[in-house]
Amino acid sequence: MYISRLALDHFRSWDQCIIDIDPGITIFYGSNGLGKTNIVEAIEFLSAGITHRANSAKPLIQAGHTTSYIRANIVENSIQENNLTNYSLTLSSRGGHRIRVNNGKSQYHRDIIGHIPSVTFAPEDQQLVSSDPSIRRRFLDTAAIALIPGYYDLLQRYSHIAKQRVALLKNVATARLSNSSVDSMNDLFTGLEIWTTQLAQAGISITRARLDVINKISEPFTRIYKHIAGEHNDITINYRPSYDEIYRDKDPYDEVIDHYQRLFDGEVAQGRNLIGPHRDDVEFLLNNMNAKEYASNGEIWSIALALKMALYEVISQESEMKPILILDDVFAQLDNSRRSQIIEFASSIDQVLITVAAREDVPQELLNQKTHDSVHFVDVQKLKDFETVIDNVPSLDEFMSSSYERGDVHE
Ligand SMILES: Nc1ncnc2c1ncn2[C@@H]1O[C@H](COP(=O)(O)OP(=O)(O)OP(=O)(O)O)[C@@H](O)[C@H]1O
Repeated sequence: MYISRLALDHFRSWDQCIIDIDPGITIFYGSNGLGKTNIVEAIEFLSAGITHRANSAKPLIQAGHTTSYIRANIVENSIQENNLTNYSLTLSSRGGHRIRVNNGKSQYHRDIIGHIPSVTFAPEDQQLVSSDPSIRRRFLDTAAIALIPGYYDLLQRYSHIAKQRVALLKNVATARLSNSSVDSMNDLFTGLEIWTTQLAQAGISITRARLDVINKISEPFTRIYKHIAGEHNDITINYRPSYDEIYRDKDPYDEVIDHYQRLFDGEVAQGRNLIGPHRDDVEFLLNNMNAKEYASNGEIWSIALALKMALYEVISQESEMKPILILDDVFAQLDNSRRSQIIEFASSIDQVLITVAAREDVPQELLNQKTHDSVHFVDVQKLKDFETVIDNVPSLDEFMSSSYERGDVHE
């Protein structure tokens, strides 16, 4: 699968960006802050509804605008002819992003999430092992969005319920301080009971989906890690859910509700949901030691690479499509051996999109490899220069059919 054309309007730093992309390897190069990551991030968002830098569309919409557009032509099978699909996504600062596929009826973005799989390697991956659990939860969510139908929607629902419940917990705290009447306290408790029920139900579904993801990834992850770091290295990935009731044999719902009841006073005092998938974590045991505390910098990178490669493998198997691989500014951070591993990995993929600050940063090994017919370079400064001469946003028909000549940005 590959993306053959991408058009952005008011996306991050881009007023407008239109670019044709070939299958194989495409390298976007240009100085810092030019908007290279923004281009690949648009593809990531179209694919998953979240990116490695943003959990929502808000920061993606160009400052000063309320709407942003991502349009893409996707070739699902490069062997079949006429299998171009056009996706036209409208991001709104108010949420509820809408998408049209082949100019069809408007649907929610969440309805097509998973149709255009992608996997991203980014400098932030270095933090996967050692940093805050939120980074590991983001990995779990990205993986679950790609692998579990309906997960994106579930996540949005959980986040909405969690916010409503927090608001009620705060209301209870205020009511207690002001000695509110028994009736109004009872009303608050009834409301809270409803939100707690919903939070537990959505939370258990998320926990189960994440457990499923870990089970799918575990074997390829261990195997790929050994390939990268050597057979003598034993690694396991363990899910550490906030609802550990999930590991008992019976339905965890009643026990989760009991758990909320035990925590109730603490939740009111702190104005927070103290348990739920927003508190989950993932642990890596490297030769039986917690990698977070013991792994070296190189080992941390190997874990991150193995994790993403394992995810790539599982998505490819389950979707029967090869996801687009995005390598965002990673070469400078990797040592020679890990750089070679990633280049070897990229060699079998339909489309690889790479960002680098300078052409010289591209490893010679990548340019020499013979698996892809050619390596294409895109000068992002030239794309930026053309931005100022585009005065008409193309219609969808034009976008689908014509060939936009934006000058010599490809080499
Ligand atoms: N919503 C937004 N509206 C306008 N500009 C934005 C928005 N979000 C990010 N930017 C701008 O985009 C630029 C960063 O773009 P990007 O991260 O793509 O750069 P890059 O070319 O990948 O740079 P580097 O090589 O440093 O990683 C910054 O100048 C930032 O201010």
